Amino acid sequence: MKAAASAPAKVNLALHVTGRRDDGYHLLDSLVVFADVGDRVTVEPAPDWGLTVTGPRSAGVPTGDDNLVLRAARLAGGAPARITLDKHLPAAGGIGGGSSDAAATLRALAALDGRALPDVLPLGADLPVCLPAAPARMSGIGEVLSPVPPLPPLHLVLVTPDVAVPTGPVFAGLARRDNAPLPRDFPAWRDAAEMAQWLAVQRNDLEDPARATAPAIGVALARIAATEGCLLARMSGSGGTCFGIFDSRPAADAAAASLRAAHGQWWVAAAGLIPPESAAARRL
Ligand SMILES: C[C@](O)(CO)[C@H](O)COP(=O)(O)OP(=O)(O)OC[C@H]1O[C@@H](n2ccc(N)nc2=O)[C@H](O)[C@@H]1O
Ligand SMILES: Nc1ncnc2c1ncn2[C@@H]1O[C@H](COP(=O)(O)OP(=O)(O)OP(=O)(O)O)[C@@H](O)[C@H]1O
Repeated sequence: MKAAASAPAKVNLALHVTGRRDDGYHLLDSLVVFADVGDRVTVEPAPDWGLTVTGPRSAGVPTGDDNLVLRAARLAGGAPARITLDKHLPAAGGIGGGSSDAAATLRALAALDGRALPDVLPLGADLPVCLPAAPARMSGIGEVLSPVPPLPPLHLVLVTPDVAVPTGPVFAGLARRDNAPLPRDFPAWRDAAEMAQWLAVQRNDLEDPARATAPAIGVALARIAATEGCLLARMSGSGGTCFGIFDSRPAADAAAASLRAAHGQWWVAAAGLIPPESAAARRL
């Protein structure tokens, strides 16, 4: 018997850094959504834990105990399993690859034999939001999740320029750590254009330090913004993945095709959002 779960790309539509705790971790206020592109995790019972990494983005991804998939599985406990991770998302890209994989592993193991999903695991600030993989307002250092109004249909183009951007140094490069939070109440956005307008006055506070370490991010943002129909271009997480918002799938597909043609070395994907209520969609 096998069970599988998808590990969708996490996208920080806005990410405000509002403070820093005594232990050095930063306080965040972020609007997080999940795109319908991602990795896939399959589990099957086995005498010992094991991991195989496959797929177009498997190069360089750890295959041993330092992979978050194995760390999450061991910490969750229960009978061992053979895990296959099919990697489609670029690692160290700001779209939560490792955290989303870890969360998908826990969902797949729960589907396999009914073991409980752990509430807290010391595996990174992005893991809590990746467990439900539903749109959320994320605060604290990532552990406080609150619901957001229903989202309008959004079409994204995700672009990772050919750079790996480690998260710690980007936080360390912040010029200010006491920035304003997101507005207290979120409106009920009626369509993609209205949402893009609202997001345009929010920020990703990590963009400046990320651009300083990886200038390709600035190039990607400019190229995305220049595509036809792009309503807004921003960076996700600590980068380097950037995204454009479009109001139709054909517009997103056309922008993705033109970016791919001009920048063969970039990872480019057109995507929608996964339906928030659809746990089943995450197992497809
Ligand atoms: C930037 C985000 O992607 C936004 O969703 C996440 O906050 C990062 O989450 P993550 O990749 O799971 O990050 P972690 O593995 O927990 O932390 C990596 C490093 O980033 C810094 N870090 C991370 C999260 C946070 N709230 N404050 C921080 O200062 C710390 O230096 C930490 O050592
Ligand atoms: N399953 C995994 N997939 C990708 N990288 C992993 C995985 N497990 C561990 N890693 C390690 O974690 C590092 C960060 O990868 P990850 O994709 O989680 O970063 P990220 O997308 O920047 O995360 P975030 O959006 O949470 O900041 C990689 O350089 C890699 O060595």
